[in-house]
Order: sequence, then C-alpha cells, then structure tokens
Amino acid sequence: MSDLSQAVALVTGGAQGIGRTFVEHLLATGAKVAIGDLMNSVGAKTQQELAVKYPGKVLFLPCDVTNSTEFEGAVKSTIQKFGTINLIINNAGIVNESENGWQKMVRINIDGTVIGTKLGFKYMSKENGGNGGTIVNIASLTTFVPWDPIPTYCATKAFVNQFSRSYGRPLHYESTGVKVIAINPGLTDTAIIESAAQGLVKDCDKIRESLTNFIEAHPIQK
Ligand SMILES: NC(=O)C1=CN([C@@H]2O[C@H](COP(=O)(O)OP(=O)(O)OC[C@H]3O[C@@H](n4cnc5c(N)ncnc54)[C@H](O)[C@@H]3O)[C@@H](O)[C@H]2O)C=CC1
Ligand SMILES: CCCCC/C=C\C=C\C(=O)C/C=C\C/C=C\CCCC(=O)O
Repeated sequence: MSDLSQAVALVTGGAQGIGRTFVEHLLATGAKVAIGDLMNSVGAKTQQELAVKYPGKVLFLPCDVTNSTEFEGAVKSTIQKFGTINLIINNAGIVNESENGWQKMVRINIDGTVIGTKLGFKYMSKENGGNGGTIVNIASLTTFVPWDPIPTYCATKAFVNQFSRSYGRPLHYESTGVKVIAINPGLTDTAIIESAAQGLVKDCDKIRESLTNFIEAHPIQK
C-alpha cells in the first residue's frame, strides 16, 4: 500500500510501545486505525487520547491474538466501523523465558502472527472478494543476532521472519493481491524490556552486564 492516507488498519498490541507508535504514524497520515490489544484499560485510554486529535478515526477492540475467534471478531469490527480493511500489523508480542511462561510466549509470538496472517488473507485476498492489502509482521533483530538471555524469544522471531518472507513470495501475492512483509526492529525502549527481566533463562549478573554493554554500544531508539 503506497498511499497510507487510504489505509484502514488493525494494529495488534497497539495500546502501547512500538504498536502505539505505528498507530500514531498511521493516524497522522490520514489512515483509520483499529487497535487490537488484551490490555483493556491501556487500550481504552490510548483510544481516548488519540481520538481527541483524530475523532472517528481510531477504535479500540479488546482482543487476545491467540484466540482465533476474538481476533476474527476484531477484524470484522474493523470492517464494520471503517467499511474495509487493507492493512494488518501483527505486532503483539512478549518476552518470557521462564519455565511457566515460555509456552505462552510461543503462542503469542508465533500462533498470534500465524492467525493474524491467515485472517489477513481471508478478508483481504482478491480470491475471496477482497481488494488486496498488506500484512506487516513484527519480528526482531534477534532473528539474525542470537542473544543468550532470551533464546526461545529469538527463535520465535526467526519464525516470524521466515514465515513472512515465505508468504511474501510471488505465488501468494500474485493470486491474492496481499503483500506480506516482516520488520526486524532493534532494541527499543518499551515496557517489554522491564517485563523480560523477570523471566530470563539465567538470572545472572553476566547477562545484565551484557545488556548494559549492548545498550551503551547501541543507543536505544525512542
Ligand atoms: N522493544 C524492543 O526492543 C523490540 C520489540 N520487538 C517486538 O515489537 C513488538 C511490540 O513490542 P513492544 O512495543 O516493545 O512491547 P510492549 O510490551 O510495550 O507492547 C506489546 C503490546 O502487545 C500487547 N499484547 C501482548 N500479548 C497480547 C495478546 N495475546 N493479544 C493482544 N495483545 C497482546 C500488550 O498488551 C502490549 O500492548 C513485539 O512483537 C516485540 O517482540 C522487536 C524488536 C525490538
Ligand atoms: C537481558 C534482558 C533482555 C530484555 C530484552 C527485551 C526485549 C528485547 C526484544 C528484542 O527484540 C531485542 C532486539 C534486539 C537486540 C538484538 C541483539 C542483542 C545482542 C546483544 C549481545 O550481542 O550481547
């Protein structure tokens, strides 16, 4: 989609952090944006704040991306409110390497992205009567750079990257008009960093030192 002012987007995990930044940029170009997020109070507050500047153009839809029914409900509500959908940003993601948290992380980072991508084809593909569109999946620099404190997270992001690149091949685009791309951001100062610190594979000073050194060498993007 080259003219973002015509975009009707659903951004998962858009209540805060990188997702909220996507939402704000899209609104600033004239797009209409739905935010799909499971944090009800943060999502509602974000909608309220953004609606002051962009009345009628931003909608909060409570939704857990690992729940196909809820996620599909959010896509349908986006279409109902704005008339169509032509951009889905699968951004919702967490870091949790703990013994009782890593499977949840795999479900959100991997299943959530697969569900969102398949819904994108279902509702935007020309083969299904749609007008085509774009699916943007948020991976991470850790797709390419192995990082010792969060190995399972790195692998989920490598999945997201390769999954998106494979769906991005001409076979899919030519028949559907739906473009799939991955973005691999570097370390960014959001709530995910603090939340990650609780569930590292090894909670040792060496890892914290490695993070500190890394941040010093690569200034965090705001
Ligand atoms: N912050 C960083 O350094 C980097 C982050 N990323 C990726 O960017 C994406 C956004 O992360 P941040 O903004 O940094 O984190 P964040 O923690 O600030 O935001 C994540 C958002 O996803 C939502 N979310 C989590 N699980 C969900 C679920 N099951 N259903 C719906 N929404 C859910 C959260 O409620 C939150 O609003 C993630 O996929 C993350 O892996 C990628 C590279 C670097
Ligand atoms: C030790 C706590 C880690 C918490 C980090 C939380 C989330 C990070 C998410 C990312 O996607 C990070 C993205 C880029 C970092 C890439 C490489 C780090 C390599 C560090 C090193 O070489 O030591």
